[in-house]
Amino acid sequence: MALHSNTNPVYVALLFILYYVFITAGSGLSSESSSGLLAPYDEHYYRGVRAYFRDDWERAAEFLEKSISTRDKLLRTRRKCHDECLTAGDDKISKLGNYWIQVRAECVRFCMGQSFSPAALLPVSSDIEYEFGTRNPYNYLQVTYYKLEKMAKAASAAHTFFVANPSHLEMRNNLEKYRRILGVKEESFQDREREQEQHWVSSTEGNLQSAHKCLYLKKWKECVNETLKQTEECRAQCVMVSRVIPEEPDTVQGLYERAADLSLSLLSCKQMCVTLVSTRPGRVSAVEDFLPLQLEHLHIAQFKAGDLKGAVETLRSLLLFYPTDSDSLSNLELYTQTVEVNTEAQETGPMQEIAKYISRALQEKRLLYFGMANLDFKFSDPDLWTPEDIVAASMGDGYRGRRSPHTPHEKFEGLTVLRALQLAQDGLVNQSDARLLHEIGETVKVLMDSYFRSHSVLYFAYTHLVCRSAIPGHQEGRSDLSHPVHVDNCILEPETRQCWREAPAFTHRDLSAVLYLNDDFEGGDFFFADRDAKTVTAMVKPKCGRLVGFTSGPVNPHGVTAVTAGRRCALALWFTTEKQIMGCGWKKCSKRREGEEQRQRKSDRQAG
Ligand SMILES: O=C(O)CCC(=O)C(=O)O
Ligand SMILES: [Fe+2]
Repeated sequence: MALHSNTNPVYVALLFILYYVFITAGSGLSSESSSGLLAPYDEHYYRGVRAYFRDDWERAAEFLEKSISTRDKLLRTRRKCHDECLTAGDDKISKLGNYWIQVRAECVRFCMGQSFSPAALLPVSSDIEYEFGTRNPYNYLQVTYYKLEKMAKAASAAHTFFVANPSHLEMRNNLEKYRRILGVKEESFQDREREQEQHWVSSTEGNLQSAHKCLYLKKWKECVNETLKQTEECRAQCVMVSRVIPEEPDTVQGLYERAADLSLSLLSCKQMCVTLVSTRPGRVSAVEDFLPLQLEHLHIAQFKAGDLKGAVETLRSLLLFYPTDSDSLSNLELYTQTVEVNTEAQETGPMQEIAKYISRALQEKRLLYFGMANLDFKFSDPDLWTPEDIVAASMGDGYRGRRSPHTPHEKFEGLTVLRALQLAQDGLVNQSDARLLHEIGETVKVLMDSYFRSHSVLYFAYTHLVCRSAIPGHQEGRSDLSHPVHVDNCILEPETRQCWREAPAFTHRDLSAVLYLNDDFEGGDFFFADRDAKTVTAMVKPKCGRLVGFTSGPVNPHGVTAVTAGRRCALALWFTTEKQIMGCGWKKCSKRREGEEQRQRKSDRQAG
């Protein structure tokens, strides 16, 4: 309806008035029930429409709103009664065939009768159903509120109507007017029926978010859940709807016939729900294969995000619809195989053991904090880790054990988080383990940031998982260290007690952290030392979940004693406040930092 027209010839509405006059005259219905029970919502609607055509805007608004809220209450009460009566008639199932259905209907009717008048429990006409289905009450309401100069309410009603009638040009123009000419705020354009169409919203967003895997996954899950919820809601409404008025009231039906009638109408009502839920508001035809389509999207999203178990589950649901679909069947085979390969790798490979350590560390999160409170953090301010190590760790498969770069008596295995994520992408490492590694890193970063209160933003400089294993038969008379005393961001020269901030040291590192993942090995203690690299100042015994954090500079020389038996695994992390370090390689960045490093060297010499 146009905003300024005075004649609003809507034929449906006229029909209502005639019908209303007929009905109220014939049945003596009254909207004000003396018993406090709610009147039929269609009755409010007729009154509202009648007031509308009399230009009685106050009353039109009052009754139209009442019709909407009473219908809403009716739907909610039906749902509540449906739930309350779920077990009613159970005892009759085996004895009397379909009789239970009547018992249940009686229960619902009684429950509904507590809030609604008997007339309100009668089914409404298909015209009224159509009116509310197309959201026409909001069309009346927007004009009504406009006339009452309640522009925000008018805008909301207009928008609600427009959502279900997107090709309604007149309403599009009205909305423009509300926006531009009448200056109504954006928040006012609210869809008052949004709750009913959540699955549509999710479905559209699911499409839009395909670029972002996690969100993508979340949205399709939401979307499927919402569709199932809406279908259930719709079916719950069937209990009373199924109680049709007999076409031939004189027919005296037997118990079984009545039960059979009820059960058939209940079933056909429930079956209609699939179509109703797949029909976009305001559209006539349903989207074909609505739920199967969502399941299709969901299993692909789950597969891409590494949730193979979820993908298999979803695909099995999809196969319930099309059990012989060849694409789904071959996808299922692929997913199941991948799950098996992953499980095998998990059961036999070293990754599985490491994953075990990590999840223990995470489960025992308490210990992480406990470790912190227990002086495992040392304040103050080096890695003699050569660039080749980094390259080897990040270029290799991460788990090809080789000799330690520090000692011939130990085997060394390393994996960067980035590499783990890449391997997971290729299906060589369990996705959830790789993600866990990444998540732990994030947790440690938060802890470090809050503990050291860095004034500038902290970035990851490098993170890797390192396992050092004693090589059996090579341990006799060992006097070397698993990791010699070093400083993480400069080259320590114990003889002169100098620390050179120059290549190949990682001069950009500001904070260091080591998260221990196990303690079932011998040796391998972490220790802080003096700049002479001899005098030990503090010792830390690795323990699953214990975190040691310290500033990466020359005040914190440290090392690791020899691992003489077993395998010692830890996640080492370095953080930087230099943003530009992110995304540029060692060579590129070293040039950029040269000037600053020379200055730093000079000042270190002076300090030394
Ligand atoms: O594993 C440890 O305890 C320390 C390792 C370390 O200091 C390093 O990698 O720079
Ligand atoms: Fe170190």
